[in-house]
Amino acid sequence: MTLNLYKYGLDDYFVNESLIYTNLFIARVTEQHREQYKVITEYGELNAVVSGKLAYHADGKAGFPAVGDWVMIDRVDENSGHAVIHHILGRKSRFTRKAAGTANEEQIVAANIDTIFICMSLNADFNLRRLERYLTIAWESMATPVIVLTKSDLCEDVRLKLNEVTSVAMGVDVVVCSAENSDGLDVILTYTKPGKTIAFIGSSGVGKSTLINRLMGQDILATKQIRRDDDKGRHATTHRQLLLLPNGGIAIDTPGMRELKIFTGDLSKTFEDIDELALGCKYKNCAHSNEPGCAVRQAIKNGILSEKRFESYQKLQREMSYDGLNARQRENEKINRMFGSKAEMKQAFRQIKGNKKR
Ligand SMILES: Nc1nc2c(ncn2[C@@H]2O[C@H](COP(=O)(O)OP(=O)(O)OP(=O)(O)O)[C@@H](O)[C@H]2O)c(=O)[nH]1
Ligand SMILES: [Zn+2]
Repeated sequence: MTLNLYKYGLDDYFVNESLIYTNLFIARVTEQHREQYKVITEYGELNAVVSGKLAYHADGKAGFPAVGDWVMIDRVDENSGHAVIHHILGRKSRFTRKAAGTANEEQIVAANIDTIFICMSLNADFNLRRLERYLTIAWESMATPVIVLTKSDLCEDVRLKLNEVTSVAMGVDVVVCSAENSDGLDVILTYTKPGKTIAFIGSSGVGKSTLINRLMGQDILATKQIRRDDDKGRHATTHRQLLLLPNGGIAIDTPGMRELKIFTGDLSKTFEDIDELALGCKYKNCAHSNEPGCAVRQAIKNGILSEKRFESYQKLQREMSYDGLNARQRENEKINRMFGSKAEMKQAFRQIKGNKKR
């Protein structure tokens, strides 16, 4: 009996592209351990490695397969050794980060996701600024973000926390849940649909694997016991995994991230409120520092916009415009920030010289 890959998220978009590659088979990446992959094919799960050619031509880490990717492999027969991955099909969505320890290299956390569950615990992991960072990346991914607040059983003021979250989560659904007492699990299930992929992302120890185990109805993913007062925790998930949920739908677990640096992001959706306020500024190019008639500053003064949120916006903006550029561009960027433009810089230098002469 062959497997129905449509249950694993296959659709006409990928099938069409796969037709270019005759003599190869379509498969989806379900696991990754460094250079070793597991893929699901019509005939079951297989171990796989990437071809030398794919590795050679890969443009950085993002050129390698990630969990959730649809790929073309050379064999589906388990008995003839590792399958070889020759191509990655075009990604419909991707949650990415800046690879740790690199100047600016994209790393794919999960690919071809429909819904991204941004998981944050209601106790030790709770941090609105980090949430804004996750949202900024999620909005750029082409998947729909949903905020999942975990461990409600360990929180005494859920309503207060929920209010804080909704105040920074413009247009994003928020689900409160607990794997301990099953609160909110039914709501999470409403996002799962046959052939649709959900991915769980968030810091280590917030309960991603535990939640997926609950959705699976069995303990498939390893979770670690950690001290109740310290859910920063140790890493329990060591690799990514893609699982078929019993009632349809596909779930991807990702390893907890200690630090999430942005490779690309969309601030306009995450900070829609600030962009809207800025429309009221007197100057179109207002930097909201101390310009007269600044509507953003006024909103902060009036308590409509929190100063912390505005700082977070500026920080992410700087991170994106700096880290996303090479050194040469970065230099120009610095000049632009100081002088507005090169022409202004030259004028400024001329003025300094002139002043010295006097
Ligand atoms: N009280 C309580 N504990 C929970 C809940 N969900 C998870 N935990 C505990 O939190 C710890 C970490 O859970 P995991 O599911 O391993 O967390 P994770 O997000 O998958 O962690 P990484 O794999 O490291 O990214 C475990 O000890 C769980 O038992 C919950 O709803 N309530
Ligand atoms: Zn302004």
